[in-house]
Amino acid sequence: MTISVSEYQPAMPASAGDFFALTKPRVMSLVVFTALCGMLAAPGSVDPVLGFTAILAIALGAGASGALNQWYEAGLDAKMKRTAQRPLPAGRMDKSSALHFGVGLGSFSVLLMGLAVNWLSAAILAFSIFFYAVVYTMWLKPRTPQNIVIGGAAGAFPPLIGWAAVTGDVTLMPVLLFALIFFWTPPHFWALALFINSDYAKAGIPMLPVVAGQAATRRQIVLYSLVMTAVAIAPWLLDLAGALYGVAASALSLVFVALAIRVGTNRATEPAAMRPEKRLFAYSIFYLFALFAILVVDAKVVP
Ligand code: HEM
Ligand SMILES: CC(C)=CCC/C(C)=C/CC/C(C)=C/COP(=O)(O)OP(=O)(O)O
Repeated sequence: MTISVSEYQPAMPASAGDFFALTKPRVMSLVVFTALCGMLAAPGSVDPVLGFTAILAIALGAGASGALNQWYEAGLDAKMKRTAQRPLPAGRMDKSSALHFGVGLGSFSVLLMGLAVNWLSAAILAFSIFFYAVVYTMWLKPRTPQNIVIGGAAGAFPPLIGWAAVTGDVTLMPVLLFALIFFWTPPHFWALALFINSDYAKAGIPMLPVVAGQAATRRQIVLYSLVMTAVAIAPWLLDLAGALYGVAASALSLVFVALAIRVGTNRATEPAAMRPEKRLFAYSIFYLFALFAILVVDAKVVP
């Protein structure tokens, strides 16, 4: 007899480490970093207590959305090698604990943001959690290969939330930071999806390489990288950021496009021969860390 994830009751209560793993800490570290940079790049000085509270609320909210994602996808995660060892599919936690943790933490994060910071940033935080947990995870991901293009918007909100937390409004610059992550997400994810294609195919998830094929995915990666580059240098061209940012954004994006073109021209079908794809995925993470760090240096350190 097989027992489904929803019926399974672990013998031992889940550990603190399992709850931490439920928040997808490695991915969310970059999410929180972009929020922090969005906040620090905003005009004016940041009150340390307010700034810390806002970042804490974003980190808790992002973690909650990761927990809700894993609660909903427990059965799916059990089918993929990359995710099978997560607390729910591995049987170290029951589904209801994950759901309570996600809903509790998410509600707390939004209330904290609203009561201690402002309700505009609280509303955008609540919308981001909803967008990742419901719109992306429950609705788009199992239905369309455009899932990460539209759903990726959830991960693009954090710098905008950071900006709104300290200024109380949203101007063109945070919208450009949103757009930068929005166009960055497809190359980030599809590079990875190319070399773990079989996992998604096995789980029945319609990711682009599974549905449209590898050649179409490679073309899309190049296309989105070019649009991302235009958005990355836009703050400089529009005089919203200085020359240090402009030069760094151009150089970092040039390398991104070069790596994307190598992916675009690669004809490998076996994961072992997909070195350009692995390099682009790794570089995409470095790119976003570096670009956002330089944005802050340019805004706050350069005279
Ligand atoms: C819909 C949008 C996105 C999808 C589908 C996606 C998908 C993935 C997947 C499948 C991984 C593999 C590793 C893992 O499971 O931990 C990964 C890694 C990663 N992603 Fe994304 N991602 C998205 C958006 C983002 C965003 C917005 C950020 C940050 C701003 C981000 C940052 C990272 C980082 C830092 C890693 C490396 C984690 C590690 O070292 O384990 N991702 N992403
Ligand atoms: C402030 C706030 C709420 C931020 C949310 C940030 C956000 C949307 C991050 C998404 C990144 C992520 C873990 C994607 C994984 O996709 P997946 O869930 O398809 O990957 P999986 O197969 O590893 O579960």
